[in-house]
Amino acid sequence: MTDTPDAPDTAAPDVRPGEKLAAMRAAAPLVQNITNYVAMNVMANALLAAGASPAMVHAREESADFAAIASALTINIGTLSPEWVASMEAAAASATAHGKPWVLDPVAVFATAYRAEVGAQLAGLNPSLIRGNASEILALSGAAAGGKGADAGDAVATAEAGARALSARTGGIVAVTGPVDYVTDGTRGYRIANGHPLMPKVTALGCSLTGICGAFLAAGETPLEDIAAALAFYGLAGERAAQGAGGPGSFAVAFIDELAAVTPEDLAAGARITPA
Ligand SMILES: Nc1ncnc2c1ncn2[C@@H]1O[C@H](COP(=O)(O)OP(=O)(O)OP(=O)(O)O)[C@@H](O)[C@H]1O
Ligand SMILES: Cc1ncsc1CCO
Ligand SMILES: [Mg+2]
Repeated sequence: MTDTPDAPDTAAPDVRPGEKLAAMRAAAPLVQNITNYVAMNVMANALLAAGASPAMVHAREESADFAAIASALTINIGTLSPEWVASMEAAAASATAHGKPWVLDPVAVFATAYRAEVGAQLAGLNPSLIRGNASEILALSGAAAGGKGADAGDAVATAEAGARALSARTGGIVAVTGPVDYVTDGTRGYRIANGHPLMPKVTALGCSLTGICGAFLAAGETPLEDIAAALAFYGLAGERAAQGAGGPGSFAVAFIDELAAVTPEDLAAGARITPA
């Protein structure tokens, strides 16, 4: 037996999500985010509440320099423009060159030819993790997708094979989020059954999760398990926030509170992670 926060007899004993949350908070990693205008504020607040240190830095003149000093980088294509794409590519190359993990969030990559082109280009730059909803991961893997703008229109289960193929192609981890999340390194995988239906009713909670994933990668040593832990942590905060929430507005406020309130012990007890 052990007195660490994680019971040894969970369905996925290797993940030890409570320990990973504690490690992330102890490191309080600096996470650089090149994200969309919608997400900037909520994502920064989510990272602060969880225990990380966010910086929204996107100018072409400094994005690569900042990636060299940050502990992780995240890139989100939600509100694209050509100047930002140059900045994203430079930052991703810098992160890779400096051995820093970086995460791609391919928002609505299925919606236009420009998004598809930029998404594929960025996916080719060795992201440590791609995190998207089912429609985004399906599209990036080369399959047909039924999303509506930033919202998913496909079930997570339909994107699992595409996620494994995409992971094999990029050499990184791929996570598909929705009612039950799925994460894979192309061979092994986990399903994470935490979360609440109010989460997709608040904008940019997926974008913010991408930042949390960056923070867990920065502090972790086993990327597949780091992301399984990050997904369980985020979903558990959503479950707890929904208790007593009157709707999406009060839920959003309570969710930020819960990202700060969930302890490693809470996560060890509440994570619903199974090998897949
Ligand atoms: N129906 C649902 N039930 C429970 N949890 C959900 C549900 N839908 C999404 N989630 C959770 O919401 C979080 C965000 O995932 P989601 O798939 O909605 O991201 P997204 O589509 O990229 O969001 P956005 O682009 O609007 O920021 C994840 O933690 C996921 O598990
Ligand atoms: C609503 C929206 N539009 C572009 S990015 C974004 C945030 C959710 O992805
Ligand atoms: Mg999204």
